[in-house]
Amino acid sequence: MEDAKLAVASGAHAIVVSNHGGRQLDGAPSSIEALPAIVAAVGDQIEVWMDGGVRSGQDVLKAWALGARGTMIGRAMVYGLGAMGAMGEEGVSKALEIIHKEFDITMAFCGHTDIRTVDKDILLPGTYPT
Ligand SMILES: Cc1cc2nc3c(=O)[nH]c(=O)nc-3n(C[C@H](O)[C@H](O)[C@H](O)COP(=O)(O)O)c2cc1C
Repeated sequence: MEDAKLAVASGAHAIVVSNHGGRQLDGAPSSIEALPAIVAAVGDQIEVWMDGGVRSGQDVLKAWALGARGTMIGRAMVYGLGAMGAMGEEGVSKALEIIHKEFDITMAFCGHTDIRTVDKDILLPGTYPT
């Protein structure tokens, strides 16, 4: 948490919470586990973004609910790139389209039409650190 506070003090515009795709330390917490404490440490002072394990629109909304104001995607794009006989650019666009659609549907299932009204109340208590 000290690093997050240092980033604020140094004038950073945003922080990205990332475990670099989970490929460095097996025992490190996932980004989504680490996110809430970092959001709490920086408050409203700067935006917090997240990557690592985002595979669907539901994942994007969960991250938002826990305070991430942006999510980034690594492998899901690569899966699109190589899908269905190596679709290339079209596959990447399709992957993004699917995630966007899932996000939209998840918003509706959670009873929200405006992202600004979404918070951790959409999550089952006890399923994520808060
Ligand atoms: C093909 C590929 C290469 C990557 N190379 C690096 C790298 O050199 N250094 C690094 O810190 N993270 C690297 N990453 C991790 C990404 O920056 C990002 O944190 C991660 O992919 C997000 O998690 P996700 O793949 O589960 O979406 C790489 C990811 C992919 C898919």
